Amino acid sequence: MDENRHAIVPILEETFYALSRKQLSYRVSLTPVGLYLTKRCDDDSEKIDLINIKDIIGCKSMQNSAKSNNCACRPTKNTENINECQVHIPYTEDADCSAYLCVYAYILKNKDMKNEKRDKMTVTLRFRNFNSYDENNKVATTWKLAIKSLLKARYEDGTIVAPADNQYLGNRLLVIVNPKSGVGKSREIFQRKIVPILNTADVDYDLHITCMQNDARNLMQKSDIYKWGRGVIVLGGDGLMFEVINGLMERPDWQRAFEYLTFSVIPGGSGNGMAKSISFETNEPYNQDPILISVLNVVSGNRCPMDLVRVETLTEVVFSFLSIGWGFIADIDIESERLRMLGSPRFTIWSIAKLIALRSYPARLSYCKINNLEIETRMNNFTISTFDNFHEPVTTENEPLSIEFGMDPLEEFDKRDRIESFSSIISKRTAFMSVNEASSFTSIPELLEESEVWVRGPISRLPPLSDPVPSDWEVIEDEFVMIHASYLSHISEDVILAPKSKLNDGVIWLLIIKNGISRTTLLQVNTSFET
Ligand SMILES: Nc1ncnc2c1ncn2[C@@H]1O[C@H](COP(=O)(O)OP(=O)(O)OP(=O)(O)O)[C@@H](O)[C@H]1O
Repeated sequence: MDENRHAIVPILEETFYALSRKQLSYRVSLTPVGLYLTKRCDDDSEKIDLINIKDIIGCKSMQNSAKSNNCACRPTKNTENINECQVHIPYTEDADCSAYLCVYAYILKNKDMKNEKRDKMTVTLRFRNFNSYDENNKVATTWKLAIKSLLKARYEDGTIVAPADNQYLGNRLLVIVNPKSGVGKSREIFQRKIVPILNTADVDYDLHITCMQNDARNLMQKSDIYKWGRGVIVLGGDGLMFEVINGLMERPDWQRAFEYLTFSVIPGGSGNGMAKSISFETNEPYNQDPILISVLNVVSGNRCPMDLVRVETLTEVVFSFLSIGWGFIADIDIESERLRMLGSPRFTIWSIAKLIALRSYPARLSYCKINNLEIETRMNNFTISTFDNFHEPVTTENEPLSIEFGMDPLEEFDKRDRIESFSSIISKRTAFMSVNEASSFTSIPELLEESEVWVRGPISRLPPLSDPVPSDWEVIEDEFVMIHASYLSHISEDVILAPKSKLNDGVIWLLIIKNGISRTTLLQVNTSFET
């Protein structure tokens, strides 16, 4: 039981009856913390469940328009089971004037266990105090609007810096999909797993399917990005996010763009280091369902700042968010491209090949060492950010996770056909145009001329590459098997190089392996990267 429950003044409160178990009543209270379900037990005691507002992704109101033989008490897909019900009230065309409100949440199950995961939970509230649907619907709508404004407050909490010229369009999202990332299933993943969640969460989106290398980069460089107040998500790998970040850095208004936009990644690539690192830091059960966890991060509106690293070579400047590698791991990453169709196993296979033909490279490495991580860095992050999301609900023992008051309208009479054809995806206001290899996005006005491409972004505070490094830096001149600098914990889903790394700590973690390491030791190091 939640001791704080009675201290919170409910926004709305109503008593519902669980038709599946007669005489069982629930007091349902909507509070800023979430939905409290207070069950009155036979012995007059109470059991309280909390569905945290941070676990709720959306709600929909509906009407029963079914002409079915199912019982009003509990619909079944299999009509043969109808006789199991003792109070058989068949629906007729005008029998049910109730209004229904379905509240959708993803609840953390099996907390702190190996099989920790998020499960969908639907609470269906049936409003039928009045004899007319319109009257019942008014009450249901009041609940719906109240829940939605609580959800909206999560991402409109003042941390988005809206441009002064009124271009802010709040809830709109840009989704960039790389159909070639990973094993080439991104389009299918978008259709099957992401669209339903975006729809449930009422997130409007524009969709852009990349048609070639640098397509996302050009899009970010030239588009009117200020219409995507809800942010930019990439469905693909870290390479696609790299294009997004660097395309934005090429804009004259890069600073404002970075203040305005939020970014997110849904793993569709082979490595997926950024997606994994975010979930690792927020303790989300990524491995059970990486795509679900990442989409929930998007719709929940959680945000936190993330470090970018400016990388300068003799010929170019790029901005990096994951890592920069040289030698062993970089070779595996680049050379295993030819095995792309295998997905992430390509890295394992190629690492064996690289171990057999082990190489080393001469280099001079200079770096500025941090002596005290806590004192000299920003070890802040999610403890003070808006990302304290997704708590386990205070579920009472053995309670079913799906609580139903009346029937579940979504299952029975919201039988929209699953959209099989990719060309028929329609978001709230945007129609998706085509699926050929050409980009499907047509409505973005171009801001810059084709020829205007140069790197902007923040300037370096270090001496030029040709100058000596500051005197307090360490310098090593040697033969190296690899040097890898990471700024996120994971460089891929199963390679963790910097467990203590935080998204926003301003720290670069250096992993150095010098020549002379035996193949056996390197093999051990390689296998330990997973843990
Ligand atoms: N339609 C396309 N056809 C060919 N290449 C593309 C296309 N769209 C994007 N690309 C390029 O593919 C590269 C790799 O894409 P992405 O990062 O999405 O997948 P990945 O390499 O499998 O994943 P990871 O980077 O996590 O290993 C990107 O750098 C991008 O330049």
